[in-house]
Amino acid sequence: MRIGYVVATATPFEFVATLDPERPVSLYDYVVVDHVELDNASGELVNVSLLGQIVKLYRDPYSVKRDLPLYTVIQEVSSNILEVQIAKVKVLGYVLNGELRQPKQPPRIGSPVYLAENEQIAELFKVENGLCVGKLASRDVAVCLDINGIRRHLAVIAATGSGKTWFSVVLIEELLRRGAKIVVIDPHGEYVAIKDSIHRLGPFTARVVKVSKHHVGDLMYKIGVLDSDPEALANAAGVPPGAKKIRYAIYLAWSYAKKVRKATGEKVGLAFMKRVLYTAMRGENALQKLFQQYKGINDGAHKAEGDFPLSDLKQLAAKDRHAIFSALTYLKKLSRLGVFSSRSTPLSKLLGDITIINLAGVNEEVQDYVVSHLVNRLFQARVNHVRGLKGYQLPWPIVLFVEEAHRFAPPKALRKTRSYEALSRVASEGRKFGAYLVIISQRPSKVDPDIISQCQSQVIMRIVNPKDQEAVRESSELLAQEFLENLPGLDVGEAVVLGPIVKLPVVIKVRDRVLEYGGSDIDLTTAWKVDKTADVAQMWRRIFNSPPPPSVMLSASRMRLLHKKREGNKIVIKLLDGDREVDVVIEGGSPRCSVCGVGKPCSHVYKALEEALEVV
Ligand SMILES: Nc1ncnc2c1ncn2[C@@H]1O[C@H](COP(=O)(O)OP(=O)(O)OP(=O)(O)O)[C@@H](O)[C@H]1O
Repeated sequence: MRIGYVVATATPFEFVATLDPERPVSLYDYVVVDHVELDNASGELVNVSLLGQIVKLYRDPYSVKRDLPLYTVIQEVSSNILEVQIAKVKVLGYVLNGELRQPKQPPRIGSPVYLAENEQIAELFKVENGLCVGKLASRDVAVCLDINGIRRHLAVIAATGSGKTWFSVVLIEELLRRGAKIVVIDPHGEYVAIKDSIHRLGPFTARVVKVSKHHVGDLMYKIGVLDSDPEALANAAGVPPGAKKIRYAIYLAWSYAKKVRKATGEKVGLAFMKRVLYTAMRGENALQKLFQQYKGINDGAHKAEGDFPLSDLKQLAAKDRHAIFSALTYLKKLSRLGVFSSRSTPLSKLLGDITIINLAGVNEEVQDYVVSHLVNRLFQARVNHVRGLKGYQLPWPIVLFVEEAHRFAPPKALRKTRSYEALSRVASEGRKFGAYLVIISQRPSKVDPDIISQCQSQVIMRIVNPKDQEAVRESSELLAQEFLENLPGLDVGEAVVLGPIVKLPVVIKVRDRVLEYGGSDIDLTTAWKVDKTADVAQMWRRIFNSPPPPSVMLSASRMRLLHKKREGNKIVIKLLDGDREVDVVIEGGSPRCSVCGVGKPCSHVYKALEEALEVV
């Protein structure tokens, strides 16, 4: 369909078109222009369709340039006013023999401009085995990303609430379907709900690893205290940087524990370090007794490196029991966290198809510590595999999603973190060893520019903060000014995608997701609905003689009612559990579930009881 004409061209890469003012078109929509190019292979002129994208769109009153007419004048002539609709079009290229080529000639002035057919656009974005994350924002044409583009890392950037996590979950779904192995660094436990919904996607294993005893997880992440350095331990415990004596006491206890482990092979950890400090508190004699127990080590140490740490500990105990007492308090705090142990959790135990590291419940220092420890181990395991080195080998490439990346990789000048070092190593060398980053942040200006610019592909959603826009502009050479200007105008769930994961920069609408995540917007009508839990629990008890298990209630909360009705003394309820329809019939106080059977205490029955309350 013809919508306008080319009226000005400056280069082969863009032109200005005047469009039919009666016909509304959308920003980012695709157009074609008939064009003639020289085919270098055959040396002949060929007729091609030049594809372009509308990147700027505005309307003007005809021939009234800067001196805009007064309101009253416009009011009089408004129905007769001549209006022009102008579009700036970025030329994307033309497809010849299945290849996208760039024109060497600008299109001719006066050439008709047509709206591109969906098939022409689909041809442009065709990717074999792509990651189908959405559609074009302007058309019903699927957009799939090139899986190999992930090898150059990816940044997902957007203002809060614009759909970053939603997009990341969709990307996780697509990657899992292609067999990828994924680790998610999750500071708020938002991705934990993926585990309960993973069955909707297929037979994948999801593991949730927690760092706080009080939070959700299948197992705890443990760090061997003696595998890390004492300064870092003190930081994780929250010892102030200037508290030199306390840090020294921790250092002495750590050094002694390390010697004992080396010499005896005993599993010593935080408990042993605490024992050393307790003993020091009790005085020199007590310390002497402890040292006697490990006499061999002391002798060896004496010969090799003076009587450290024996005499140093003794001296500290004599002069500054207060520092030892404080060090002990900090170590107790560390043991309460439960993260530190005599041995680090083996990677083989941690990893599933997707592993979610739930960092909720611990302070930023501990989060930083855990992330750097884990990322370094994952990276080393890939290096071991690729180089055939000793140590644990990770046989498959991994994709590491880092939510709230500004916490872990802030600009060096702003704040120093341990995880920065680990992440920047993956950013610069991960490509060679099959460790790829997906950096997610709402504050790109607060993420180290070196790390962001290593992410050659970017998914940029709505951004309003000018500083963040500037950071995005600096980190992306590919982001055209027009896209940058339009970022605040993107709707929730829309994104500009650029870099090696797409053939051309494109604006997409992210598709619906299958997996659940926490932290999405709360539906207030549901949240503030009258709570029926107590009534349902009572009915459940009456039927099954026990209270409803929390896991059943949780699964039920994710189901949707399709339909419910009363038929005589029966209540018939149809539910949607993921993509499966389930019928539950409640008759004479006894439930029958089409999936789980008769009288089974399943989550479908729980949901049906909830719904039945309103039918009764
Ligand atoms: N593609 C989409 N389709 C439909 N709704 C969406 C889409 N993306 C986001 N939303 C809506 O926007 C809300 C916020 O999205 P999301 O949780 O991904 O935000 P976010 O950018 O991760 O925010 P935060 O930085 O606060 O974590 C979602 O709860 C959902 O209602």
